Amino acid sequence: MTHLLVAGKLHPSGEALLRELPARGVSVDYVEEVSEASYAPLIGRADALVIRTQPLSAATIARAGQLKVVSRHGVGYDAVDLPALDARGIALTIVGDVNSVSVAEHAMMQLLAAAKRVLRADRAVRDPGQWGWRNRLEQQEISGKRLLILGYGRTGRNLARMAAGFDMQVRAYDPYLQQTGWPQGPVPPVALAEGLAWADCISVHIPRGARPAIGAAEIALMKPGVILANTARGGVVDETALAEALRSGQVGAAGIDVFDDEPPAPDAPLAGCDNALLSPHIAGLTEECSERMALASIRNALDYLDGTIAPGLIVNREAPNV
Ligand SMILES: O=C(O)[C@H](O)COP(=O)(O)O
Repeated sequence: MTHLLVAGKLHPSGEALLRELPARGVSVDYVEEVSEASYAPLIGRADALVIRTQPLSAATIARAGQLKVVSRHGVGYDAVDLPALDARGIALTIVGDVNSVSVAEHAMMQLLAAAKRVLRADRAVRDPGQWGWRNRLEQQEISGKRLLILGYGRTGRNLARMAAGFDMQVRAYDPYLQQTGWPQGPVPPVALAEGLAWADCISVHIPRGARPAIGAAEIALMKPGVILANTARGGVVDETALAEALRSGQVGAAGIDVFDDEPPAPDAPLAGCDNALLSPHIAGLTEECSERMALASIRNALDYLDGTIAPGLIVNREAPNV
């Protein structure tokens, strides 16, 4: 019998699918808590692992005697020790294009909320004596404003489509596409430094790298008062530099859904910035997207074992058993 380990709570439709699996010859361990400690003791008997945002470290991989595939419930995999998986020939899959609309909607919301100073406006009603803030909010229209999209993949393109509905002027920076061929359409490519200096609003859609793509030097190139949105990954934007820029006004307002450490410590740099709208890595966790991610991640694990998975969903194609 094939054994599937699911690490992290899934949408009820995913849980219903798990209940059907034993009849199909697949036994299941299901751990709802999102932590490495909760699933690591069970990994020894798993052929396949479905995992949410918690780490998968080399130490845990070393305990996985018969693991053949790790299926990410999502598209980012910076918390997974990919070299350790590669060394063991274990495949890593991602869900593909099931979350780009939800994430782009969240980014659009962050841009609007920042421009409209929604956080401050809410407090102006709730806190006694603050009503007068309605004349001091410094809110802006986003119509006609310039939006720079960093990373022009599926999410970035969905955001461009949504921003066009607000008559925003949109440019994008994507070093990979700028080398391999820019997609046809109304959004022109722009060099990073030029785009940073041009934009009124910036939204980030690139994976986490070894160092922050947006640090103090990049923030210094931006227009004073710029709006910044990050739904991509913590570590893409340097949190300390961003917090400083939010305090000085170099960044006017921000929407941040992802953090260096999740959950961030109570004294993390952005916690004290009341011009930043913070959310707990929820851009992809709409009802619709949660359902799609749960079903896709289970399906990918089983399709990989059956040899029927689409190659585009496998991250480490050079793994020997892929
Ligand atoms: O909670 C989750 O599992 C995440 O939302 C997955 O999405 P991501 O890895 O694409 O951010």
